[in-house]
This record gives sequence, C-alpha cells and structure tokens, in this order.
Amino acid sequence: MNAPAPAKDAKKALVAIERLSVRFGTQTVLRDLSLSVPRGQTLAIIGESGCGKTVLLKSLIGLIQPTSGRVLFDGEPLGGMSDRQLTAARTRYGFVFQQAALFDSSTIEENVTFPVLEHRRAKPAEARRMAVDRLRQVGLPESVLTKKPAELSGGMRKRVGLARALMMDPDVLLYDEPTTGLDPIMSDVVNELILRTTELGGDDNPVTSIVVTHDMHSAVKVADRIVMLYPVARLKPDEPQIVYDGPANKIEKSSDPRVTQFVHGEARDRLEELQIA
Ligand SMILES: Nc1ncnc2c1ncn2[C@@H]1O[C@H](COP(=O)(O)OP(=O)(O)OP(=O)(O)O)[C@@H](O)[C@H]1O
Repeated sequence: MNAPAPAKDAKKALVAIERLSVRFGTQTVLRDLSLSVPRGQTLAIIGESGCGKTVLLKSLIGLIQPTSGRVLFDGEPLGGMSDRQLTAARTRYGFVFQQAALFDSSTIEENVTFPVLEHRRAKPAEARRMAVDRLRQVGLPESVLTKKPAELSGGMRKRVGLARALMMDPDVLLYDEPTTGLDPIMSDVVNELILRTTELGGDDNPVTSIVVTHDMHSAVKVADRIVMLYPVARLKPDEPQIVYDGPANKIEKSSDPRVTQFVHGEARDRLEELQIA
C-alpha cells in the first residue's frame, strides 16, 4: 500500500482528514488541513464567510472530492470505498442544513420518514412511530405531521430538520449554521437540542457532532472544541489555515489577533479593504 501513514490519532478518530486540500480552478479553498474528531466530541468550525467551512463539511461525506489528501470515516479512507460502501458510510451521518432543506410540497411526515423508508425499507407504520418519537425529542407535537414546511416557523423547520437527521440514529451529526436566522431564544433552544442530542447514544455510543457556525455564543455553548479556519487568500504561503484549535472556553484568551478580531466581531482593517467610507 502506498497510502500515506495515518495521522497519529487517526485510529481513534471517528472522522479524520489528512493533509486535505481542495481547489476550484485557480482558487485554493482548503490547504493542507489535518484534523481528527474523536467519537463523542462536539467540534465547532468557525471562520469568516468564504473561508471554506461548508466545503470542509461536504468533503467529510464525499460530496466534494479532495484535490489532495484524504478523508477517513472510522479509520477507512472514503477514497478507497466502493459506491455501496460510501452510501453505507453516509447513512451513519445525519445532516442539519442551513435552511432545514425540507421538501416544500411534502408533509412533515413525508419529510421526516423519508430516510428510513428509503434506506431502511421501514414499514410506514413503524416509520410514523419513529417520526413521532423524534419530533417529540425536539419538542414538536404529533400534530405537525400533516403540515407542510411553509406552515411552520423557521425555528420549527430547523427542529424538523434535526428530527429527520435523527431518524437513522446517526453516529455523526453535521450541522451547517444551525442557529442562523433564529431569534436569541430559539437559537438557545437549538443549542440545547444540540447538547442533548450528543447524549442520545449514552456512554457506549455517544453522538459525534460537527457544527459549522458564525455564532460565537452558540460555538462556545455547544462545543468541546473549536477550530477556526482562515481564508487561504489571506495567508502567507507557509502559514497554517487553522488559526485556532483548542477548548471552546479558551478561545477568548487566544493571543492571535486574527482570532480575537473574529471572536469580538471587529471589522478593523476590513473596512478599508472593502472601501467603506
Ligand atoms: N462547488 C464549488 N465550485 C466552485 N467554488 C466553490 C464551490 N463550493 C464552494 N466554492 C467556493 O469556495 C469558497 C468557500 O465556500 P464555503 O461555502 O465553504 O464558505 P463558508 O466558509 O462556508 O462561507 P459562509 O460562512 O458564507 O457560508 C467560496 O469562495 C466559494 O465560492
């Protein structure tokens, strides 16, 4: 085998990337990133708009192919998997998308039961029972089953998205901007749900969560660990793209001005760059 040697702790990691780079044409979005996420950890990925957070999330499940480097799930490189193995690996992930990504013309029941009808060939009555159970977990009543997404508030739609992600009892939950567009109270409800969801599998099979967010309050509240990415275009050639990788509650104390600027939401030099008078 000519595959590169796994990172030191990649064996224990449920999700890992090794020297991952992603380029689109001449634009390098991810550069030489290595990261491993142990089972049960909640990792928040932060960084300014366009730094590559969503590209990283999509790379983890093989929706975007690495230009170089590799992605591993449970120690197995995605690049070496057959289509069938890749599909099987993806069923161990749950996704909670930015806009909830529900089918507008389908009912909530159809939306939530879809994964188990499609991938598990569950019987409709069993799928419905599971849907009611998962909706209750996110604080929604059975009566929402017959509604269409447009009849629900943004916060309810996000919770339906989480209920759908939970249907397959995932090992890993990926959240893309889970609190964007929500008021502070509903944001905190979603934060609490993320925290509770991580405990679902118990000590034996804790859920691993990766949360992409702009919301510093949410990142610090839900995550054990925060990784901050910096846009490649703003880096010198030898600078690492990860500018913070450490405990969530220590990020405020970082001595890197790029990190404190983001944490405190200060425009500083960006105003001049954007030529805002
Ligand atoms: N499929 C693609 N083809 C070409 N360029 C892409 C593709 N996907 C993303 N990009 C580019 O990669 C860069 C990073 O995008 P990405 O969506 O990962 O940013 P982000 O950090 O998630 O931003 P935001 O916080 O605004 O959602 C952007 O410049 C984007 O235009």
